[in-house]
Amino acid sequence: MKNIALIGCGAIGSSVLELLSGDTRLQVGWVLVPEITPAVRETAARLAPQAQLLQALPGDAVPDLLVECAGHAAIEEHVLPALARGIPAVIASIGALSAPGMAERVQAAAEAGKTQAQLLSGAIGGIDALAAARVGGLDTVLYTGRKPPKAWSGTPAEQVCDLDGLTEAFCIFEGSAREAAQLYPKNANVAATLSLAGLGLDKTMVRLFADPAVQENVHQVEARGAFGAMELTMRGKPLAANPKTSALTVYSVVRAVLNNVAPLAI
Ligand SMILES: NC(=O)C1=CN([C@@H]2O[C@H](COP(=O)(O)OP(=O)(O)OC[C@H]3O[C@@H](n4cnc5c(N)ncnc54)[C@H](O)[C@@H]3O)[C@@H](O)[C@H]2O)C=CC1
Ligand SMILES: O=C([O-])CC(=O)C(=O)O
Repeated sequence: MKNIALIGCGAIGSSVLELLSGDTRLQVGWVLVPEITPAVRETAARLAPQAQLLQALPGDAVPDLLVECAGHAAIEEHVLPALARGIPAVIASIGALSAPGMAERVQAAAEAGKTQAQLLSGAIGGIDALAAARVGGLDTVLYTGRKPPKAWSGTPAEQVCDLDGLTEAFCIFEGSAREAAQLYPKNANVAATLSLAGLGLDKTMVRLFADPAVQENVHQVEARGAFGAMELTMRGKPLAANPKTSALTVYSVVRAVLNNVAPLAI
């Protein structure tokens, strides 16, 4: 039985616990959160009663897999030390790798621990195709992210428009994936994921829209290169517990965990 450490128990983490509970091939042995709130206690008691609720992984704990679904800060705080200790990790907060030197630090920690960090596809599809296309050479990758105005609350979008008063789509950001991921850490992980799979953080162009006409989180990718061309549109249903996050992100985390315990992985 594989023993999992889950970092973060918010909209994604609690849904992941729900979907994994009852699977006899694994157990969640640790749930790591900055504050052990009554809500976290209740969720863990219901869905992972065996789990220890802690702020950090104890030095003598050796999970088979660390699952990050917490936010950018968790990479520095939990993922780097675990990788360096040889614990493999799957990462949802991929935008964290847009900080100067962070992608290299994740790689170095995994090398030091002789293990691997896996970047999840999260809310976007087509990462397999883009990463394969990169081998032949990519010319352009453009990502357009479109979410309802409320998904942009508490972000720098509030400084460039009146989110509540929008009557049509408003472009809140245009620039590189690196800038997008830094400015919108809870909304532009997809931009970072696409760029790490494809043309890199500085050459992948990003446009972000607050759009009162959409109910879903809409992700569009246009890529061209030696392989030909790719056009992709995802219309992700947002999670009720967090409108910034698409439900597919949860399923992507669960897929990665199950691939770790399945005799046939896909
Ligand atoms: N790759 C992708 O497509 C996507 C990635 N994400 C990433 O997943 C993260 C979590 O998303 P949600 O669950 O919707 O957010 P949420 O705000 O509902 O939950 C975050 C959870 O992580 C905990 N947390 C925060 N900082 C932490 C830290 N330093 N160490 C440990 N735990 C910490 C919080 O206490 C909370 O339990 C986002 O911040 C984003 O970085 C989110 C959506 C899509
Ligand atoms: O869940 C989504 O639709 C995408 C998202 O928040 C991100 O890219 O950070």
